[in-house]
Amino acid sequence: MTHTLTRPIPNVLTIAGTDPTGGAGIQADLKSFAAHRSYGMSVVTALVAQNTQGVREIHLPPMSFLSSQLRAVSDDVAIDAVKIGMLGTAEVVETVATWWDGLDDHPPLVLDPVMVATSGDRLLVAEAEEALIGFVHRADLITPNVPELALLAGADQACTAQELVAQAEAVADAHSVQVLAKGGHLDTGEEVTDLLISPAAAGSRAQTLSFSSPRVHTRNTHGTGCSVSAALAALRARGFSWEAAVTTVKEWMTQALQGSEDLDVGAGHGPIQHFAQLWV
Ligand SMILES: Nc1ncnc2c1ncn2[C@@H]1O[C@H](COP(=O)(O)OP(=O)(O)O)[C@@H](O)[C@H]1O
Ligand SMILES: Cc1ncc(COP(=O)(O)OP(=O)(O)O)c(N)n1
Repeated sequence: MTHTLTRPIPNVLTIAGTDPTGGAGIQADLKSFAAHRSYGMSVVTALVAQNTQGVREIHLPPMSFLSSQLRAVSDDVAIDAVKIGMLGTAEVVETVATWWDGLDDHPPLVLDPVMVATSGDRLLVAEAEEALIGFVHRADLITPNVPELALLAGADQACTAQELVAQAEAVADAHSVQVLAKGGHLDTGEEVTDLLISPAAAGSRAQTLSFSSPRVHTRNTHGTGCSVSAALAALRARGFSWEAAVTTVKEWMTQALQGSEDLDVGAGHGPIQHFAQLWV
């Protein structure tokens, strides 16, 4: 469904977990929304005690309260796009799915299928993987990294761009969804390449679009995936095509990674500088 924006500043909602150090999850999403000229709103799926070094503890709200948060937003505000991040458990997936399915109007939905943090800690319990896979068809765009795509495709992790394309095509076709396969985890030298793949239409393969940017040599990659998916939702709400949105977001991410050196946050994988372009 195409969505016509009637407001000068779109209302964009993130449904995700938290990061008290501000680099990932909801906190990153809200910064990302603001950096892309949109009004950010947030529903918390999980309170996560984490920092730049790892995840310590996860606390889930009662599901009735999660539903109440979701309805509080959709009963009152016209939502122009939604980004979904950490869902955590099958119960959370089902609660969000029930709310989504009950909406009269479905705005563009970007799903970041968050499974494991940069630190290696799990953010989705293993028993919830099937539930998350069952949710995918609701999204317009999904943004898996290499390990997440492998899990969705039921395959080993891709080592080459060709393997990444094959897995992304299989997932796009299986769920009728656009796939942005992020290549940050692939060893592709001085460039990082993401691939945008559409589901095959009428038996023929739609074009695969490739987006390359210079690799930024930094440890500060905490929250890159969260921030990219949120930025894409904001730009889509503003009427960008997926291709234009990915082009814009890749350029922004390069500057946000470069700008991260100006921040001094934590001893592990630090956050990106969401506002690098605005503060120069
Ligand atoms: N070192 C880097 N330099 C430039 N861009 C990067 C770098 N690492 C990741 N990116 C970009 O950041 C986004 C997140 O990528 P990736 O690391 O693959 O996913 P995730 O953060 O979910 O693990 C992608 O758009 C990717 O191209
Ligand atoms: C609450 C929450 N959601 C998502 C993440 C994942 O962030 P990160 O570990 O930095 O990985 P990418 O965003 O780069 O994929 C998180 N840590 N916390």
